[in-house]
Amino acid sequence: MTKAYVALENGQVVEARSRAPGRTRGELVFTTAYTGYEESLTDPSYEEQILTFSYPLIGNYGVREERFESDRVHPRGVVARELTEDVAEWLGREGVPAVDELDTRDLVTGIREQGAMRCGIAAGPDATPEDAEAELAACKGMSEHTDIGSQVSVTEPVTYNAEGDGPTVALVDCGAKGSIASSLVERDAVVKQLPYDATASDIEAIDPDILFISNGPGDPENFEQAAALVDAFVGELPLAGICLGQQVIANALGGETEKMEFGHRGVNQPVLDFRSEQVVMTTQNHGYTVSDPGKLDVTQINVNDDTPEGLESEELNVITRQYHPEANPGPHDTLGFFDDVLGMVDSPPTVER
Ligand SMILES: NC(=O)CC[C@H](N)C(=O)O
Repeated sequence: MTKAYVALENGQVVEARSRAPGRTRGELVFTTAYTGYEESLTDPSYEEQILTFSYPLIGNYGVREERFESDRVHPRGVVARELTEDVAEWLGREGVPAVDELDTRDLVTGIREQGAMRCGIAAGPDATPEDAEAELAACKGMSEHTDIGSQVSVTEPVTYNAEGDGPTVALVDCGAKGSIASSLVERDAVVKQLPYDATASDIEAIDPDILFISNGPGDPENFEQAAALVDAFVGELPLAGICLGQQVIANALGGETEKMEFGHRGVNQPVLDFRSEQVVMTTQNHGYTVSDPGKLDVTQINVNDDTPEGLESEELNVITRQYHPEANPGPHDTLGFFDDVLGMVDSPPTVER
């Protein structure tokens, strides 16, 4: 067995088996999702993180590109109780270090008690605990990745469904999952995906009907360019956002965000909608949350910890979600969000409780 070592910010160094060799570092987080590993591993919001799967066996239905959410693996490293050969080979080809045969229950309990922590990994024939510790020592906190948008965004505008009959959506790509554009295209929208640092004149040049801020990695406060777009267009264009998009929009409209203890990552996070009084199951992947919604109304909350899951404003024509309505992975309960977003072109959302 080829050894691997995982060094944690709390001083622990855990021995494991190397399944894809290399040295790596990042913020150690966990997901409770039991399916959807291809979608999660290609979700750009995991950039600069090390993803631990709490479900014990990962990879039992292979690896298929049609399920990818982007063109590469984004976590810097992968940890599981057991990875199948398929997944281990894929991560090896992608150059993403992966380890298994360690007690992931213990790791996850540690993260739940002590919070998401910085971590260093060394895997492969020559790996030593000191190598893992050296990686840990060089690991930055998430908020210190101040230009993380440049690592995950398109660099040139891309148009999907140019001939569509629906509204034109300017999708600001802060690290967008592919399913966001495809969910809009399925509803016949024209989607113009723009770099994370697009300017107000870039938006004016495409004359969109809706401004949409995508999901993305890291601290929302580091996405100043997207916040400036919200500031420039609020009241002029309907605004929509998913995950980091919700956080950026709230920050720009007088609100605040803060880092959570260990975040929400999984495919069964319960969300209560105040209007329907119903609870839906949602897919989530975030480590920050909106602590003050500013000018927006909270229309949905997480049943586990009451954090805001949906923000809206009838007056400003804004609708955002903290979870991932596009699913992939996870339940399809909330796909109607995309109908609501496109409907904003004709009338603002109704937010009274
Ligand atoms: N999926 C996302 O967009 C994540 C948003 C942000 N990076 C967070 O961790 O909270």
